[in-house]
Amino acid sequence: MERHDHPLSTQAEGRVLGQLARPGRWLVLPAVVGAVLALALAVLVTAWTGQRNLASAARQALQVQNERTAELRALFNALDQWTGTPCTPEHLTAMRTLFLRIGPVLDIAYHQRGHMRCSTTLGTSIRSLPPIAPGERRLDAQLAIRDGVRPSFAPEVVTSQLSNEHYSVLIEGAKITDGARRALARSVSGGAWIGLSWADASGHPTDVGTEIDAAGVGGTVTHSPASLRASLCAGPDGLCATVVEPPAAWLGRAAAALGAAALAGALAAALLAAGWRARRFRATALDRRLTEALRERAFTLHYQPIADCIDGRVVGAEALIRWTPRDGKPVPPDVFIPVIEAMGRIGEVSCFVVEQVGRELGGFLRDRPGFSISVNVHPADLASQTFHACLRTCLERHGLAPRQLSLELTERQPVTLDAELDGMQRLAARGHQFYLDDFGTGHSNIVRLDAMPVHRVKLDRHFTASVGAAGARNPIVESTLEMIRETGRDVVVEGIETSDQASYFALRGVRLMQGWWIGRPVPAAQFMPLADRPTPVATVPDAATVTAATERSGPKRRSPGQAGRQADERLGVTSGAQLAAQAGAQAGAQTGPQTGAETGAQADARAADGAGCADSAGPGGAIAAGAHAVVGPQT
Ligand SMILES: Nc1nc2c(ncn2[C@@H]2O[C@H](COP(=O)(O)O[C@H]3[C@@H](O)[C@H](n4cnc5c(=O)[nH]c(N)nc54)O[C@@H]3COP(=O)(O)O)[C@@H](O)[C@H]2O)c(=O)[nH]1
Repeated sequence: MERHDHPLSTQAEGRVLGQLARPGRWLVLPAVVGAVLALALAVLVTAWTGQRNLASAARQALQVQNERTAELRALFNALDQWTGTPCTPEHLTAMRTLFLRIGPVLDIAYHQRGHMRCSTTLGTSIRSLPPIAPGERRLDAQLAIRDGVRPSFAPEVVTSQLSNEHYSVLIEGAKITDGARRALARSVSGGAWIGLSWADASGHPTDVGTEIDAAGVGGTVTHSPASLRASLCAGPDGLCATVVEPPAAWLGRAAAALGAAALAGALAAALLAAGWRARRFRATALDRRLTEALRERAFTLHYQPIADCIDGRVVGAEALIRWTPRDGKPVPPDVFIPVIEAMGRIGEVSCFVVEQVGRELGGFLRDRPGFSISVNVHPADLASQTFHACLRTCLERHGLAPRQLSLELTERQPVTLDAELDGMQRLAARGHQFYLDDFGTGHSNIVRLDAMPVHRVKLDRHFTASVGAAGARNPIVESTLEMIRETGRDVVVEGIETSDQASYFALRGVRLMQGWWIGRPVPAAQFMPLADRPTPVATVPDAATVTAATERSGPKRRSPGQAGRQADERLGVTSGAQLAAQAGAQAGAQTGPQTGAETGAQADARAADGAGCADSAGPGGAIAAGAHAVVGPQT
């Protein structure tokens, strides 16, 4: 494609601008997008942050608690260091020193043969605490824990007791974990609860019934299924931390997240709307410039050759519109055509193109009855009496046959309405031929194709771009070619940029090709002389390869060779053999009957350099005859 140095240079943008030209269409979009974004964001944020916060609080709780038990172990180790006589004033002093060092400890007692002998608070005047009962939870071989102990010196207080063989330590809180829990409560977000407990045999928390909330208040949590909950059991003592966020708490967070997301959504919507307004403004500006261009008929046409790459003759061309506004920067048709379509004025463009083809190439076409120019049309044109009249006028004014003005419909804009199909049938009945453009990119399928009077199918250039080296196979391309042929239509391959691509398709029985390798779109004055010159011909290898390729492509309604010959007949194109014969017969005389301005010398030259395909009626025929020289692309 020619390079257009213009900011509006993509087809997608063209389509967007086209849609923008339909007022109000996009106003709904920002609102819907904003709302959906807000909702999705709120749900995601709530669930994600909820689980994340709970897990992080549980992890923290475990860490604090494990540090606490490690401190208590260290206390027992220090107590076990005493080697003097137990319960002496020195021993009590040593015990009291340690007692004062550790915050949550309420008392340290010394036991002998299961009975308490002295303690830091009671001294040696002991009324014994119950001995360590079997079945108490053991942290390890040395340490055991009892929760819910009421010391004799303060029976109103419920404590936990940790003990080893000789010492017991009373710790504040009904459970050993209470202190840590209370310390941790602050780290849990409002409404959530944190519980610390020992793991059961299966490694799950034994209970989370008594909890401490964020305010440090104890209570019992009702674990509804709607609660968010995270449990973590880890550490040397088999401790578990469970954090629970009741529905009321996480719903509160969800509401907050929804608020934030609504704000973000509103912002996104505002940005989208602002973008829309800016684009709308540009679209309007483009609308205005196009309205002016339409009034002034400020468009031009370029013609891109369609050639028979087996025998190197131009058999037709596609008319392609061009627009260079006053600022001198060309705007590509795939940008401005969608806008014109959205403005509802594509009919004017189609009619302009038809008239312009007549004006520029009327005489040229009259002299070459087999030559055909294809014009891009919109489905709406098919049902338009104005367009029908426009075609009729052009043919009458310039003395052309309907088949010299072919009509290209793109697969991306399917013919859907009865009136359009009906118009298409009438135009076909009159003698116009239809190309289905961009095949393989849009809405057509083979069934739809069969229902339409389409004569030729143009294989989209994306397929062409996917083939390269002559020997390589592309099954998708091959099956698409096969499908088209099954319908009995001829194939024109678009976007041929290299001789390898041309050879690839020639090998698969394709004759008609279009693309830069054959010729770029050029104005009429440049196109006419080029149209009568030989084009590059595809190089094909030996007969065996061709035969194998043909066999691989399987049974068809018609053979590619037949298709090629029939295409020739319809196009009124003579074969290379005929040309050579004509050249001999009419040496020096002007024109063979179908190639108009081609001179005998040219035909001679072609015949001489083997342009071979003198008898190239298809892959099984002339291609098999041997390799052709490849002529470089036209410049
Ligand atoms: N309704 C109308 N649509 C029109 C008209 N004129 C053009 N168009 C459509 O605009 C699209 C872009 O066309 P354009 O920029 O002119 O590009 C054409 C060729 O230049 C390009 N091309 C041709 N050969 C090659 C190639 O080898 N490589 C390559 N990368 N590009 C190449 O392809 C375009 C023609 O394609 P197609 O139409 O699909 O046959 C395009 O969709 C036009 O249809 C108009 O008057 N009316």
